[in-house]
Amino acid sequence: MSKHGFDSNAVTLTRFVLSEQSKVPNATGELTQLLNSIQTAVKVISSAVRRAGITKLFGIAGETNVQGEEVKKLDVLANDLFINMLKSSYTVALLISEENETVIEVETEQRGKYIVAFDPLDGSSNIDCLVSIGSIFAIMKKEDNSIPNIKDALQPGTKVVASGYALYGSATMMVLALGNSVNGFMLDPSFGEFILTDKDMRIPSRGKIYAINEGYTHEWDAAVKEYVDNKKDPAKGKPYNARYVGSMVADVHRTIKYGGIFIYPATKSSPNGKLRLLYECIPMAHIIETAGGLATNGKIPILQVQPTGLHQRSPIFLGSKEDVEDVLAVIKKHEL
Ligand SMILES: O=P(O)(O)OC[C@H]1O[C@](O)(COP(=O)(O)O)[C@@H](O)[C@@H]1O
Ligand SMILES: [Mg+2]
Ligand SMILES: [Mg+2]
Repeated sequence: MSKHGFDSNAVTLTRFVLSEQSKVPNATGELTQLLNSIQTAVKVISSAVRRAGITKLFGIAGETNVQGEEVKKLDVLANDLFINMLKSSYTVALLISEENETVIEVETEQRGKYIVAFDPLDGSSNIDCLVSIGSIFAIMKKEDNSIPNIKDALQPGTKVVASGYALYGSATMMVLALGNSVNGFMLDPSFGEFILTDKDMRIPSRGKIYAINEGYTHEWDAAVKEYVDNKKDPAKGKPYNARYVGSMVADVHRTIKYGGIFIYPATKSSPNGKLRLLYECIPMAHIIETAGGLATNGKIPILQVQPTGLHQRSPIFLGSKEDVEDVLAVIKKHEL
């Protein structure tokens, strides 16, 4: 550690990705370049999130400030950054964003072999009260050299090459599932570098926390009701703690660190739940399973669901292996 507080031997995210690349014979470096472009987008988004309230003094986001300049809403800014950084990395053929109705095709001259699905800003309802928000992404490969089309975007989670999220919380952290491990990197605000702080993250096999929006209890099916009731009933064991941020990234990050379960179930008014398969459920399921947990839609693993639409929704139950197995057992019992 130098007297400036920076350890020049620290494993930065860039170094980590390069060392992973060196383990793959004949790797072209395309994935490294792609991940570097996401890293840059995340650094800029993080800085915009930290300054959003101040920028707002000069004009409400989404409107025009006193200088007559347009102040972009954070989710629009984050989306533009993801798209621009990814396109100019020369590594992607197709992009799927929560903010764009159709797939974004990359022009031939800039095209590469990867496909990225992303939620540029997750938990946007939490922006104005300064509660944690995030970004989520999953990376897949284009299987052939044909002109990219929607079929390339509709790949199941078993095809994911790498996935990750950025959490803009009390600190900014990037969590990356690559190969067989999940690693967490904290942004050092003094030097603008992501430093490996959470090596080989493993989710506890059981936790003591359940996370679900209980405002919709009246809309749940009998199995979800029974499972959540069990978690609160001292007669069924030590009751779990309830925690719910309302930003998937924050709820999933806590679940990985402390264990437990995160649920966004089907409800009467939303029979497929709320969360989006391609850029919320699949990347989070890939990260959770790589860290030793489970993610299911209540019937089959999320990673095995064949997507049929870009913005399709899915119910999700994810977290510690034993907690997810418990909820699956209750669901099964109700099906009999
Ligand atoms: O308010 P609800 O219905 O509990 O929904 C919360 C969920 O909605 C989301 O905010 C949706 O994400 P966006 O902000 O990207 O639309 C998730 O992050 C979160 O898990
Ligand atoms: Mg979201
Ligand atoms: Mg979003």
